[in-house]
Amino acid sequence: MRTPKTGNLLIIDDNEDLLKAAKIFLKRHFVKVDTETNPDLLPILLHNEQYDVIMLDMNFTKDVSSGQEGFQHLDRILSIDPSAVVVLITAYGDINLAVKAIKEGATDFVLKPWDNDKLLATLHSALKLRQSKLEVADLKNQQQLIYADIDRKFKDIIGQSQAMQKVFDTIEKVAATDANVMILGENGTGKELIARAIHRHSKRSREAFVGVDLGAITPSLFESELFGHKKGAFTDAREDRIGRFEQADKGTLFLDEIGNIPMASQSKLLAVLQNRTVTKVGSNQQKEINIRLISATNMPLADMIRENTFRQDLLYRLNTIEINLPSLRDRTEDIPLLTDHFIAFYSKKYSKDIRKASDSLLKRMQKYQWPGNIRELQHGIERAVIMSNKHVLQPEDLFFQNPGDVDRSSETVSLDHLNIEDVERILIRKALQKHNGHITKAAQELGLTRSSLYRRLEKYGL
Ligand SMILES: Nc1ncnc2c1ncn2[C@@H]1O[C@H](COP(=O)(O)OP(=O)(O)OP(=O)(O)O)[C@@H](O)[C@H]1O
Repeated sequence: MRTPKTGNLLIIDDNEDLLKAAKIFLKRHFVKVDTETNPDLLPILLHNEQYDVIMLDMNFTKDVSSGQEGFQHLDRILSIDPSAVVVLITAYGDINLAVKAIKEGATDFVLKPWDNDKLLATLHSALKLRQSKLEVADLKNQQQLIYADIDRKFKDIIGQSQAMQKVFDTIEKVAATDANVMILGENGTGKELIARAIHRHSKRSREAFVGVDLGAITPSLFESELFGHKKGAFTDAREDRIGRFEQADKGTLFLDEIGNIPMASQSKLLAVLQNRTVTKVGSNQQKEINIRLISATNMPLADMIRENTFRQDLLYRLNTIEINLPSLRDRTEDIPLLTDHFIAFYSKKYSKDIRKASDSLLKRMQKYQWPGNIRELQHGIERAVIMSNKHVLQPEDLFFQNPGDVDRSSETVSLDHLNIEDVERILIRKALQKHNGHITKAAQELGLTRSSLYRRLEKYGL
C-alpha cells in the first residue's frame, strides 16, 4: 500500500534530464513537485508557493565555484523562509562542503546519481522536520502574541492624573530593583495590575509571576499553601506539594490582601522573609528561595499596628517601597479616559459600534463615588456596551451599583436663598434613585415627559 501524498517539493538544478526524471518519480509521493533550472527565480517561486522541502543543486564541483553560488542560494532561501528545509544535491561526495552547508542551515544532502528509495527516505524525514519547524514557528508566534498582549496590558494602565503620574514614576524607579513593594489602595483600584506591571518591567519578567489571595486561604492551610508540604504531613496531604514561594522562585510573588492574615501566620511569614528559606510542612529540609515580593492590601495597616493586629516588624519587611493607589473618586479627571478605553475595548469585543459616552453621562460619572473603583466602572461600561443600541452611551445606559452614592456636597438647599433649580435638581435625583435610574418611571413620577426629563438631566449634568 502506498502512503498518501504529502507536501510540496521544489527542485532546483541546471540539469533538465535530472529534473524530468526526478519529477516523474517524486510526483507519485508529493502533492506538488515543481522544478526549475534558474536559481535566480527562487524569490519569486518562494513568494508564490509554500514549499515543504527544497532540493538545491550546490554545484559542489571543486573546479567550478566551490559551491559558493549554492551557499548564496541557500542563504537566500533561509532569509525568505527561516523554517525552510533544504536538501542539497551534490554530484559526488564532497562531504566537507556538504557539512559546511548543513552548518549554514541546510538539512541534508543526496548524492547524484541517487537511489530512489534512499532519496525518498531522505525527503520524508526532511518533510517531518519541516512539520515540526512549522509547529515551533507557530508556537513562537503565539508566544510573541502573548508577550505583545502582556506588554499592551501595561500600556493599558490608564491614567493621566497627577496621582497616577506619581504611581508611574515610582513603578519605573522600583521595577528594576529587587526592593519589596507594598501597594495600598481600595478594592478595584488596580493593585494587581500595578504588581504585574512592576514584574514585567523587572529583570525577572521572563520568570513566573505568582499571585496568592491571602484573604481566600484559611489559617490552617496557610503554611502548606505558601511553603508546600510533604506527603503524609497531615491527613489531606496525599502528595508532596510545592508552595507558592517555590513556584515563584527567581520570579515575583504577589501576596494580595496581606492585611487579612492572622497574627500566627504573620510570624511564619516574617521568619521566611528574614531567612529567605522555606521549609515544607512535614519536612526539616530548608530550601533557599529567590523571590521579589510585592504585597497589597486595602486595609489600614497603620491602624492595625496600633491595634496589635498587624506586626510592625513584618510591615518593615514588606514595605521598602510603598505605592498608594488613588481611589477613582480622587482622580475624576481620568474618568473620561477610562470610559473611552473600556468603550473601545468592549465595543470591539462584542462587535458593537459604540463610539463614546455623552457629556451628560460623563458628568454624572464624575459625580458618582465609585465605591468599587475601576472594576465597577469597567463592569458598568461592559454591561452598557452589551445592552445599548446607540452610538453614544447616555446616562440611562449605565447602571450604577449604588445610585444614591453621589457627591452631595453641593446639594444643600439654603432657605436664605431659595433657588428653584436646586430644588428641581434634588427632586429629579430623588426620583431617579427611587426608580433605580429608570427614566420613564422617574419622568412619570415627576409629571414630565421623557424628553423634558432628559433635557433637565443634561442641564444639571445628572
Ligand atoms: N489604571 C487602570 N487602567 C485600566 N484598567 C484598570 C486600571 N486599574 C484597574 N484596572 C482594571 O480594573 C480591574 C480591577 O483591577 P485590579 O484587580 O488590579 O484591582 P485590585 O486593586 O487588585 O482589586 P482588589 O483589591 O479587589 O483585589 C481589572 O480588570 C483591571 O484591569
